[in-house]
Amino acid sequence: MYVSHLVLHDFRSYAAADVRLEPGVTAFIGRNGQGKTNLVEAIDYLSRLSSHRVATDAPLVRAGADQAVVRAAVVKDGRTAVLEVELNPGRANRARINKSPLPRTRELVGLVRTVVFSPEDLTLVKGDPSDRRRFLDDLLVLRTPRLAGVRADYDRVLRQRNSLLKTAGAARRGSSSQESALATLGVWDAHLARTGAELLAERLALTEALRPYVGKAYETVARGASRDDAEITYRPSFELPAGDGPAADRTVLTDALLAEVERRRNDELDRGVSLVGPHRDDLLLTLGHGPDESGGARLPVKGYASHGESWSFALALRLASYDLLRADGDDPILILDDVFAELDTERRAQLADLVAGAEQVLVTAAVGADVPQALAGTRYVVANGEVRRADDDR
Ligand SMILES: Nc1ncnc2c1ncn2[C@@H]1O[C@H](COP(=O)(O)OP(=O)(O)OP(=O)(O)O)[C@@H](O)[C@H]1O
Repeated sequence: MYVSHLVLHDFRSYAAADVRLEPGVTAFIGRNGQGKTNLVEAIDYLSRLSSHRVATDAPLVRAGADQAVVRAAVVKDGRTAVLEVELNPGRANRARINKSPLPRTRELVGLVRTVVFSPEDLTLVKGDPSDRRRFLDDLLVLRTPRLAGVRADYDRVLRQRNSLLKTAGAARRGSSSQESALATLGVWDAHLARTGAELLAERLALTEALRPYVGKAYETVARGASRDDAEITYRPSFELPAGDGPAADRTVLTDALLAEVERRRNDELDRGVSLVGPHRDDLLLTLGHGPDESGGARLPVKGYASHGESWSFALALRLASYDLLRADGDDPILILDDVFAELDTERRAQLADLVAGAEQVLVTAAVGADVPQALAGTRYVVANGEVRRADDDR
């Protein structure tokens, strides 16, 4: 798939932008702060209805404006659809396909698929478990858009349950207000177990599906590495029932989650938060260096890996996502946002070779010479809020 036309109104620094795009590689070159990332961020936003840079929509709307619009013509298998989203911070966003309003904005998710590489990716490796959970959940939703609903339901259940736990924990033991809060809590336990088990089962299956691609991708981006070096393992917040493979049975998981919630009841009341469920899980990233160097031991990447190894792992996670989506029969749009400046020449060339065959690759860079020769495609110069096609400016 590829975007053939991008139109922005009051998005980030752009009062208006209108850019025609082609399949293949397009690089946006310009000095810092000129609006290169803002362009690719708009396409990424259409794909997931969230940005890789900020958690809320408000910063995406141009300062002083109260609404932003992102519109893109997306070509897939020769057919074009025009997707549009209107961002209204503080009010409901709206989405349209070919000018027809969608009942729910969420229905737009997954119609255009992107995989974004950016300097922020290092947080996948060095950041908190929440960064890795978001990575898994974003990929889940891209592959199966219906799961956006499950994710939203789980977040809602968690918020309600946490507020009840606070109320019940603060009430006098045995008082009628505690009794009533505990009775309501039972209902939310069941919701948490059901939606939590669904999310958990999906994440377990995704981790299994992704694992071989991560090993292969790491071997390709890290000098001298082998396919078995990089591994990902899903780390749940409680012990899973024995024998649970990737296609874990939802009923068994629901029962196990419910039993664990009941077992931890007192802890939860003391702390006033939900301590069990997929919101407490992590994706463990480990590296082995072969039996010669470490006696076959595997070490977590966080806290142990070198800067170069951490970068390679982060790149491998993104490349693996791309390969998995491709194996699903889709060719997502690849966005390489400011990554080349972070990489040494050899790794730049490797990454460029790996992605050069994608149907559409969008690259941003401050310096044209940082973009490897293998990605010599169409170039745009971005300066003073204008995007203009250029001859090779290196
Ligand atoms: N909501 C907004 N309203 C107005 N301007 C904004 C808004 N959000 C970001 N900007 C401006 O957009 C510019 C950043 O654009 P962008 O991140 O696309 O830069 P870039 O060209 O990718 O730069 P770099 O090479 O440094 O990454 C900054 O000058 C910032 O002040």
